[in-house]
Amino acid sequence: MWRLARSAASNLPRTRRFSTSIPGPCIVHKRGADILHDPWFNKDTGFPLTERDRLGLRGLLPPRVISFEQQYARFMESYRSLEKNTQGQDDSFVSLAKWRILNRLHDRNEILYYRVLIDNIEDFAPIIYTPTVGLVCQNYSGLFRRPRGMYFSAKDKGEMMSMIYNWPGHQVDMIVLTDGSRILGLGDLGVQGIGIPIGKLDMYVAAAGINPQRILPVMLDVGTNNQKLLENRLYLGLRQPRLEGEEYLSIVDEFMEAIHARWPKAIVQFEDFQMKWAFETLQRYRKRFCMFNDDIQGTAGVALAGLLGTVRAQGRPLTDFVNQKIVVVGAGSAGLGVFNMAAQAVSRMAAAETHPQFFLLDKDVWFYRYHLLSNFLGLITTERKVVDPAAAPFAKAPGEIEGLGLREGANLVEVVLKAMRESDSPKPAIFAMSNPTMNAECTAVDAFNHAGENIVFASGSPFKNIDLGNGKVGHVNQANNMYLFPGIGMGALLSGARLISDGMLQAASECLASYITDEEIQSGILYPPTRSIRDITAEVGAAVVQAAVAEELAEGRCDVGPRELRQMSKEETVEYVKHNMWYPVYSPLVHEK
Ligand SMILES: NC(=O)c1ccc[n+]([C@@H]2O[C@H](COP(=O)([O-])OP(=O)(O)OC[C@H]3O[C@@H](n4cnc5c(N)ncnc54)[C@H](O)[C@@H]3O)[C@@H](O)[C@H]2O)c1
Ligand SMILES: O=C(O)C[C@H](O)C(=O)O
Ligand SMILES: [Mg+2]
Repeated sequence: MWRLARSAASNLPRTRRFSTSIPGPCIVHKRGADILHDPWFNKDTGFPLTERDRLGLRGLLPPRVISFEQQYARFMESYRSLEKNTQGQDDSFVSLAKWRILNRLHDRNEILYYRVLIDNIEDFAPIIYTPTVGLVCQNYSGLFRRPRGMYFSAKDKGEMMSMIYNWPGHQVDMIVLTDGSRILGLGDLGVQGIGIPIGKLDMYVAAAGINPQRILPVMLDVGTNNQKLLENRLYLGLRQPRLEGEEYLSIVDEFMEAIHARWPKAIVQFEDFQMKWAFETLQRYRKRFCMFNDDIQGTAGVALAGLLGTVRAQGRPLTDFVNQKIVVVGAGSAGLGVFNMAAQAVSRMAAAETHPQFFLLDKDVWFYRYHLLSNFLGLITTERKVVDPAAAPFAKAPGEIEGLGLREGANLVEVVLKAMRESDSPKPAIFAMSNPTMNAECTAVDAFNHAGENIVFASGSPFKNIDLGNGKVGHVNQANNMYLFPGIGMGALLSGARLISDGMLQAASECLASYITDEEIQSGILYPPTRSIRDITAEVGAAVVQAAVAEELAEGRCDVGPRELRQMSKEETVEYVKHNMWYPVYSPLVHEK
């Protein structure tokens, strides 16, 4: 069996990371300057002389051939000198300058771009992904130089089935889709939200080794309710209010059908949709297509892994999770996703009558689907007149909270203090998960200063570790869904799953939770460092494959069918995932008409 799986893997594009053998050839249907202008094939000054002859490139480049390693070093030198020369300048200015230099490389030479990204993921993830990607989206219309990905707008209704064939790539494995309505914590950014699918897919390439020729970032432009953008003469999206109701859904339906018609096995990740559509589309499509909502499901898995890590950090058995009091601030996609997954974990661990001790707060509550009816502050109880159905299961009955001295609308400080009154927790946890940095609920320094040295702390955007004095370090974890979505997508892809089930998502979360050693947990570490993101993604991907197999959802991929997948041990599955990770190396180009 294993031989079968290995040979199947070797039929796929070259993926081995540390392979020392010569990379296989890559067929190119272009010649001359067209190759230099195609970032996928372009090697800049790296084309060997024989290749220059074969491809009609002689004379189109300076004569000296520069090796890949030299090109790499040259790029890193420019990047480091940019860092040096901008020291002390405004953070946003510096971050955008760094994003620009990386983006220019992305537009010119993809192999070199992805190699520097993979090798320097700790430095570059905050630039191409959160938090800088938020700034990029805010300024996108001004920053726009070249298109990337596809744009489907409300004006394309009825055309999508043919438009999808305008995409030049023959095969697409991974699609990240947004409608730009809730970009990080920055609100409705309309068409400018395209930066998010681009950043997420860069993380797919870096972490999961998805082949960048097979990714597709998509913006569904149904208008924007952001008045500033509508009035901005540079704004590149539709200048109209957002479509609502059935009109909106018909656009998303048409897009999903078009995708499915051309690439039936592509995985679709919904990203940064406002809550009403995040839940509605998830329910609508999750049984029909292989899709998931990252903000609801990916986030929940990462948060649950962190919460389970916290229980371990407290020196308690995992089953003590059912006794933990959890307060979520913000009854949105992320917060409700976390509670739903945490509630599932409680019901797996505890007796049927155990009631999770969850407290949900929000500053305002939407009437299901359309209108904001009124402003509420604080704790949500069953006394509240208007509660979104997705939040309703977590509304506290007055009887449950009387003993704690709480009431409808109690504010965060009251809830936290009262919930902690009877607690003997040696290590309370604070997860400030909102993005980007300026939207974080609190900074790491504030958390350690106000809540004490013993806390476990995590944030959605990266913060530096805190010097607590006396040689002690307050560890800052990055609780970001980047630790799961690449593995969920990769696992779904390699298993050829028909859909993405709760069981597959649970397996992903448990895998992440168990990745950290007891020693790390004791020093406040809940998540692996970003630099090991490929390793953790291979583990998560394998866990997802195995869960899909166990639930008989796996249909296999290429010549590795469900039978072969079923026969693989856990280690073999991890190895199989690793074998399928694309790794950037220059391949010899062979011209074919
Ligand atoms: N770290 C991660 O991996 C991760 C994942 C998903 C979302 N997020 C971040 O979490 C935040 C929320 O995402 P979401 O998808 O739930 O958004 P959402 O718009 O669906 O929900 C946000 C909710 O928070 C409420 N809210 C806002 N400010 C509040 C306040 N001061 N007090 C109480 N409630 C408040 C809003 O009324 C809304 O109901 C965003 O900043 C997003 O970027 C982080
Ligand atoms: O994009 C991120 O960094 C995480 C998350 O998906 C978010 O919406 O904030
Ligand atoms: Mg998101």
